[in-house]
Amino acid sequence: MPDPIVLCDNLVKIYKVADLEVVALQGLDLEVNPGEVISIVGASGSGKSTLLNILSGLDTPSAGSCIVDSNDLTRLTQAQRIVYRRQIVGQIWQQSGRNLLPELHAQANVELPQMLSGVGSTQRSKRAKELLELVGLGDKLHKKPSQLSGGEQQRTAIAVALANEPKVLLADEPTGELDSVTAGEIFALFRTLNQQLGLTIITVTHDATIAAAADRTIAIRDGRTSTETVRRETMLEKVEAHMPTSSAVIGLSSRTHRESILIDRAGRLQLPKEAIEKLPFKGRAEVRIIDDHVELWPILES
Ligand SMILES: Nc1ncnc2c1ncn2[C@@H]1O[C@H](COP(=O)(O)OP(=O)(O)OP(=O)(O)O)[C@@H](O)[C@H]1O
Repeated sequence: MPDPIVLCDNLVKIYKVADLEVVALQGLDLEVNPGEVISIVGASGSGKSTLLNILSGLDTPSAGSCIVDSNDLTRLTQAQRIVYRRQIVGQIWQQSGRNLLPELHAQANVELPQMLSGVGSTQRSKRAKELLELVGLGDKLHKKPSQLSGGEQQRTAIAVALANEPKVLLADEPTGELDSVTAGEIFALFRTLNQQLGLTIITVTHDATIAAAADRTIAIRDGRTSTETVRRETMLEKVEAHMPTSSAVIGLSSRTHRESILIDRAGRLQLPKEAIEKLPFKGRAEVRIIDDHVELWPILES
């Protein structure tokens, strides 16, 4: 297995609002390998955006560790954080207004992050044109965001996010404002970029179709990783090789679609809601360790 490009261990994020503390992440573990396409799902308020904001370097963890491409996000200085945000990660948001400057045309939008990184004008113009070609907008270089459709704006946003050749693309609901056909096209573009550039992609989504198109879907519940669904043969083989120590199989619907729950480094696990609803007991359970697996049993009254 390659070294993970993202490794979060027992990640905690607490927001302080006046006298209140909001625990947005409470001991989240996450491991992403280079070149994976990951979707993150979960109910509103479960901590998805908080996780993405930490991975993007916008926010800092309150406790735990989070390492992205050898950058320890708990220890970056302000100057290192700026370089990290410019060069290691690219980010796109649901609202195109947050991705693009309205007064600049598409090419200028893609040139801007390169300019901030000190890339010379000839090189940045060449790269901007290449990127816009790659995302299918080679004929819209001089259109301003208001002259582009929603899907074209998100394509431009992807080109902007890739301007400084990041290792990881982070997308928060990138298709949330698009119709389902356009959303599918954007995800197909993610897949092309993943294959052509070897880009690692982590996207938060509420769209089940988009989530299911990723190699792996990670569900977050109450600020912790709860279940993951792995698709694709090659990914499954890697996960299976890793499985005895990292996860327990709870369901197998087909060879290329396996759902597992995650056991964190402290040994905690979250059972999926459906499993809890089906359990004939609540609160306490007996744990039986049997050769290569663990069983949960009701505690019988003697
Ligand atoms: N800047 C902040 N200040 C205070 N609380 C915050 C802040 N950002 C997030 N939270 C709280 O942290 C928790 C997790 O929020 P987060 O936005 O990460 O959830 P989410 O899963 O992305 O939700 P949604 O799907 O609705 O976007 C919520 O209770 C939210 O209110």
